Amino acid sequence: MEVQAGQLLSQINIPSDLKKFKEEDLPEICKELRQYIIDIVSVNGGHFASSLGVVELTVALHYVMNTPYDQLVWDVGHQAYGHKILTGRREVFHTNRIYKGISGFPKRSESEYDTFGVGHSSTSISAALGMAVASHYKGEKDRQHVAVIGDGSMTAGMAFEALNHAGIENSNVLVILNDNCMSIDPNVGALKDYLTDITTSKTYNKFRDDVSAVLSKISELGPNAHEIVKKIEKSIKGTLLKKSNLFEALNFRYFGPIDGHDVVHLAKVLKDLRDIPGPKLLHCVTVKGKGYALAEKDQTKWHSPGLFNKITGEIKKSAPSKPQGPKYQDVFGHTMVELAEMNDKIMGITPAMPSGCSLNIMMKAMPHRAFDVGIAEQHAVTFSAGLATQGLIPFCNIYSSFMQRAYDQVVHDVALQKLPVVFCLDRAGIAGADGPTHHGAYDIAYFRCIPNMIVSAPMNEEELRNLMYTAQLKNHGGPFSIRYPRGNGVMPEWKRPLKEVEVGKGRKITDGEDVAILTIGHIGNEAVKACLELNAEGYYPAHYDMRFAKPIDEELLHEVFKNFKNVITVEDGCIQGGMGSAVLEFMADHQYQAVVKRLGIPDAVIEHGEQAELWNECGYDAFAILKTVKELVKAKPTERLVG
Ligand SMILES: Cc1ncc(C[n+]2csc(CCOP(=O)(O)OP(=O)(O)O)c2C)c(N)n1
Ligand SMILES: CC(=O)[C@@H](O)[C@H](O)COP(=O)(O)O
Ligand SMILES: [Mg+2]
Repeated sequence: MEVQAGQLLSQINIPSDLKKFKEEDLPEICKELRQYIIDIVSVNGGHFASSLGVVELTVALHYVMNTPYDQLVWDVGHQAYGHKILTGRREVFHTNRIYKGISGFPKRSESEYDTFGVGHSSTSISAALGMAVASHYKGEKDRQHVAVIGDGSMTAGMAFEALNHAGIENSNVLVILNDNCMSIDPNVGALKDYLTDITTSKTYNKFRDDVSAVLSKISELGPNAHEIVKKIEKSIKGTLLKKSNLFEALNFRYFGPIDGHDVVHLAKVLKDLRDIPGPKLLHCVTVKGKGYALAEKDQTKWHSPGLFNKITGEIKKSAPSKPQGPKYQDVFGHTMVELAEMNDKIMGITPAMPSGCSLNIMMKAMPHRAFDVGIAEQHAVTFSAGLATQGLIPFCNIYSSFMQRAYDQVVHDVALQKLPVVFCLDRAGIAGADGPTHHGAYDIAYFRCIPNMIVSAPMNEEELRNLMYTAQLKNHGGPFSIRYPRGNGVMPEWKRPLKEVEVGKGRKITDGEDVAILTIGHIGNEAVKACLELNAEGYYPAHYDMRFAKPIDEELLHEVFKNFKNVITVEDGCIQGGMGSAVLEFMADHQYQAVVKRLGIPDAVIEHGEQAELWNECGYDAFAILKTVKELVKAKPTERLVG
C-alpha cells in the first residue's frame, strides 16, 4: 500500500533540508512525521510507541545539530524510526524489518547518520563518550556528541559506568534522558522514583529557579556583578544543587526537566546547550505513544503491537495455516505458577521483560515471588545466585541474546559455586525481524563449555513443562538451562501432567535406515516434516530428539554410530560449538567412523526476516533436512561430508 508523506515531510530527504524551514514550521513537520510512522508501522509492524514519543526530540535534534558531523547515538534504537525517515530512508521505510529491507535499528552499514549499531540497551552513553573523546583528541572542538537514552535503558549498570567515566573526561557529550516512565512494561526501581521526584519536586526546581532569578537580577547591576554572580552560582551549584541532583553529583550539568513535545522550545534549548562545554544531561519528559491515543493508554501493548488498523486500532491476529500451540513464553509463564504452587522455594526473575517472557503471569499471581529487576541482566543473574545460596530455586528468564551480557555472572557467580539457578532462555535461536542483535544464536555453544551447567532444549510445549519440572526437583549440581524460541509451539493441547525427564537422556522419535537425524529443541519439528515427505519418496531416516546438549546422551550416540554411517545434526543455533559439535567430539573420542553433516546457523551474521525465511537461508529447515538426507544416501562411502 503506497503511503504518501505529508507536504512538508516530503521535502525533507536529509536533515539539511529540515534546516530550510523556520522554527514555526517544526510543529507541522512533527505532525506529518508522526502520521507517517503511524501509516507505515500499522501495515508493516515493528516498534511503535517509542518512536511516537520522540518525534519532537528527533526533529529538534536534526534541526539544531549538524548531523551526521554532529553525532547522534540512539539507545536501543527501537525509537529511531523518525530518525531513519529524516535521514534519507523515508522512501524505503516501508521495508523496515522486512527480509532484505532496512534494519529495525540504527546500523552503521545502512547510513552515515547511524553513528552506532544498537539493539541491546544502555550502550549509547559509552559510545557517544568514545566519539567525544576521539573528537577531542583529534582537535574537533566544535563537534557535538549526543546520546538519547530512555529511562528504562538508564536502569542498566552500563549506563552508570559510562556516566561515571564521562563525569571526569570533561568531553563534549550531551546525554538526553528521554523520561516517559516506561520501559516495555512500566519502568521499575529507585531511579524511576528519583526521576519522578525531580520532575515533580517543587523544592528542587523552585530553589533552583529562585537562585537563578536572584542571580540574574544581580548580574544586571554591571560587569563586575556578572563575575560575582558566576562565582556565587558556581558555589551554589557546587554545593546545594550538586548534592540534590544525582547527575550533577557526577559532574554533569543537569538541565530540565523540560517538555519533550514542545519542539520549538526543545530547539532553543538544544541551541543553547551546543555552546556549553563538557558533560551535560538534558532531562526530557515525554509520553510513550504520544499522538496515538490507544498507544498512550496502553503503552506496553503498543510497544510493538504488530499490524493494526490505524483508524479503529484493531490489532490484526496472524491466521496460522495449521493449528498451532500457544506461545512458548506463555507455557513458561503458566507453568511457573503451577510449579510455584507446588514448591514454595521457586522464585521468578526477569530483567525488564515481564510481558515479553510472560513472567508477568507469575508477577500478578505471586507478586512477592517474581521480580522485574529493570534492564539489568548481570544483576538478575547474581541476584538469582544470592537467592539460591539461601535454598531458594530461582527461575531466571533472560532472552538468549540479552543473556550474552551476563555471561561472567553465570560462570563466576553461579556455575563455579554449583548454585541451582534455572536459566530459561527465551528467544533462543533465530528471533526474526529484530535481526542479528536479537537472534539467540550462541547459547548452546556459550553454555555447553561451562562446567556444572546443564544445557537442554524442549522439542515442544510438553517437553518445556517437563524440563522446568525436572529442573526444580533437586540441585543437579549447578545451573540448569532450558532454551526455547520466540513464537508458538505445535501442541494446542499442551497442558499435560508434569513428568520428570532423566537429565542427559534423549529420545528416539522414529526408527529408520541409512541416515540418522539428530535434532535438539523445537527445530525437531522441521525434521518431523522432512521425514514425512521423505517417507513418501521412499526414504526412511531415523530421527532422534537429543533434548540435552550437555550432558549429551552417550548411550543414544553409541546406538547411532553403531547403526548408521550417515548422521545429520540439526539445531536452531550456531553450528560452531553447538550440539552438532558435541556429536563430532563424541564420535572422535570413541573412534567411530561416519559422515556427519551439521546443520544450523553458520559462522556469519544473519540479518532480519521471518524465522522460516532465515531457517531456510541458513539451511536447516525441513527442505534443507530433506535435501541433505538425499545427498547423503546417494553419496558414495568415499565422499566425506563432515560439516
Ligand atoms: C540489554 C537489553 N535488555 C533488554 C532489552 C529489551 N528492551 C528493548 S526496549 C526496552 C525498554 C527500553 O525502555 P526505555 O529505554 O525507557 O525506552 P522507551 O521504550 O521508553 O522509549 C527493553 C527492556 C534490550 N533491547 N536490551
Ligand atoms: C527493542 C527490543 O529489544 C525489544 O522490544 C524486543 O524487540 C522484544 O522482542 P520480542 O518482540 O521478541 O519480545
Ligand atoms: Mg522509557
